[in-house]
Amino acid sequence: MADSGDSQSFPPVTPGGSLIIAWQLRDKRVLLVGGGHVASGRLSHLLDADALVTLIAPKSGLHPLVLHRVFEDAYAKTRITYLDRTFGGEQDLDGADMVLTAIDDVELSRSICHMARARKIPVNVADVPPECDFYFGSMIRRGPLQVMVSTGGKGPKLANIIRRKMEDALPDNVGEAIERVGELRAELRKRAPGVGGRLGQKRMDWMTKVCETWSLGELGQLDEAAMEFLLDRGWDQKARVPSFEEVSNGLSRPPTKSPRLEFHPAERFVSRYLSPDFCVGVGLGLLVSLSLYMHRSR
Ligand SMILES: C[C@@]1(CC(=O)O)c2cc3[nH]c(cc4nc(cc5[nH]c(cc(n2)[C@H]1CCC(=O)O)[C@@](C)(CC(=O)O)[C@@H]5CCC(=O)O)C(CC(=O)O)=C4CCC(=O)O)c(CCC(=O)O)c3CC(=O)O
Ligand SMILES: NC(=O)C1=CN([C@@H]2O[C@H](COP(=O)(O)OP(=O)(O)OC[C@H]3O[C@@H](n4cnc5c(N)ncnc54)[C@H](O)[C@@H]3O)[C@@H](O)[C@H]2O)C=CC1
Repeated sequence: MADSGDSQSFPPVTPGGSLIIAWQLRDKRVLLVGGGHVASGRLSHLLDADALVTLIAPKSGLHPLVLHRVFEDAYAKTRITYLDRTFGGEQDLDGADMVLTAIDDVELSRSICHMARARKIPVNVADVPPECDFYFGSMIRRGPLQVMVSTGGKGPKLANIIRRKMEDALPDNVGEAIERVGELRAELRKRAPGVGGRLGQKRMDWMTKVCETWSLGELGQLDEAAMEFLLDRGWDQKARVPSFEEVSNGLSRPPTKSPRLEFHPAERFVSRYLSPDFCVGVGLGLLVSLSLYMHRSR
């Protein structure tokens, strides 16, 4: 049994997982072979990560979204080099930092995988897990927030279902809140520059307290004036954290960067129980009960 931790005080190691990391692909060259349904998802993820994509697939087999990105989308066009042909051999891997295949030809996929591994280029083959150095997962994207659900290859459809449940549970403005906190951290760094040491610890303690004191909804509303107030009255004085109310009173108005979208318990109830899925479910349930009732009472 793999239990390398000290059972007295430390949790055991849990082997068999993947290393989930946020791979920085900006301006890296990624070769994508195939242009169908699976490739369209891969392409979206790559463009979201600012990669430079070389796409090899015959035009006749391109998914509508891929067609759009390659020929119409003004931004995507600048990031994609499209080659209207089938895979041409090992030289297609020249200059690639990552290789993805999403073709309906397992033998060719396998051989592309071996070429990539011989060159130590990380590779993903959509339909052959043993030929993958990394797996894709089901993704949530809300501005700077990215969440990936992975089941370690055991249940891709379950990853999709779990991801959708998690999406429903996230407050609408979570991306805004993260954006604003990023701005506040940058402002704080301007006022208190330097790396590490006691100042670094103080900065981290203060930011931690801001994040714990303000709700996500409140953080999402942080506008420039509110940030200035927080830093003037909080950081610059006693490194204390003024509350949302204190900042609102100080500005004689609540911060107004974005509408307040975070769910309150009552709104959460409404959004959950009046959601289309729930209504369809309840509607169908009622219909079935009604028809059973009518059947039995005949
Ligand atoms: C190992 C992995 C390698 C990789 O692709 O990176 C892999 C492998 C395989 N998938 C297969 C089938 C399906 N895959 C999906 C969907 C997704 N598959 C994704 C990832 C992964 N799929 C990686 C592991 C992910 C994890 O750890 O959970 C997602 C999450 C991300 C993405 O692809 O972008 C995306 C959902 C995205 C979203 O909705 O957000 C569906 C459902 C659908 O299409 O609607 C089905 C049909 C139903 C089913 O089989 O469950 C088969 C064929 C099996 C066979 O022949 O029977 C294999 C090969 C095999 O398992 O041998
Ligand atoms: N996430 C996952 O891991 C999933 C994997 N799959 C598997 O992924 C593979 C691709 O699935 P789809 O995108 O749905 O297939 P698809 O049939 O929609 O697309 C295949 C694409 O590959 C291109 N292609 C075929 N041979 C090629 C070659 N020699 N060179 C360049 N391009 C070539 C076709 O023109 C087409 O664009 C299938 O084998 C499927 O079983 C399917 C569902 C989910």
